Amino acid sequence: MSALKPLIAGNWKMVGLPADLKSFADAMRAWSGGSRGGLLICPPATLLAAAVQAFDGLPIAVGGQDCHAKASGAHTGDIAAPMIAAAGGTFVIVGHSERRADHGETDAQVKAKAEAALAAGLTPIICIGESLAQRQAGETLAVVEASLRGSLPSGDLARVVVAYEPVWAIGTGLTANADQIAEVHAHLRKVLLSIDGTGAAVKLLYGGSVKPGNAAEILATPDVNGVLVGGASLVAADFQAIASACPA
Ligand SMILES: O=C(CO)COP(=O)(O)O
Repeated sequence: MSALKPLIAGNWKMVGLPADLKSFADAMRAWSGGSRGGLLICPPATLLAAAVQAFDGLPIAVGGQDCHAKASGAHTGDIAAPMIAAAGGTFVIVGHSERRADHGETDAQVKAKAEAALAAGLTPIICIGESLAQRQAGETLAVVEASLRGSLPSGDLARVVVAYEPVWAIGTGLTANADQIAEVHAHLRKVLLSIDGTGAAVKLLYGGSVKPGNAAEILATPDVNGVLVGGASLVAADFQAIASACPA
């Protein structure tokens, strides 16, 4: 673990109704434990403002799961970064592999979204990761490096978070092992430092089947500055267990 304060982020994806938010928030309020990391929940957009209210007084930030590259306009169904900020969000995930796969998002579009997020005062969490075929072909480092370079906003990186999420480990129960994570994160850190001195400030999260049972090992892996949790972040007890696993 580096000196960067870890971030424990939950991505609820397209899951969650108001009653789910309420029981999650109640459980977080009743939690007697704590975390050495910062906590973040990215609920569906319909719950964004409600989550800000529900977590009032708790050390839990709220973020969006995507934003448009433009600040406003005729884009039915999309959400702009200033809207997330106005709802009380402070982060936004961009370039998640599910959006890259389902909506054909390119690195250039992800970069534009990250820049829109920064312009709105949000911290973008830029997701990158290789497919199983790319890993098996030995292309992992080249793929994630190219995606990182193509997706990073230009300028100061101090307010950027990057999430390495191997596509084959998302929602599958398969987790990259500590050596695989350490190899990719070390490479990403080297690339970030080569781009700009502010690259040292970029938090590198790991995502992909993070659970209470593997969180401590993942969070203790060199160059891992936090986790981006999908399924397990929907269960307050699991999210708490993962948050508690943050090393000193
Ligand atoms: O995609 C993810 C987080 O953004 C990971 O999802 P799972 O933790 O459900 O594998």
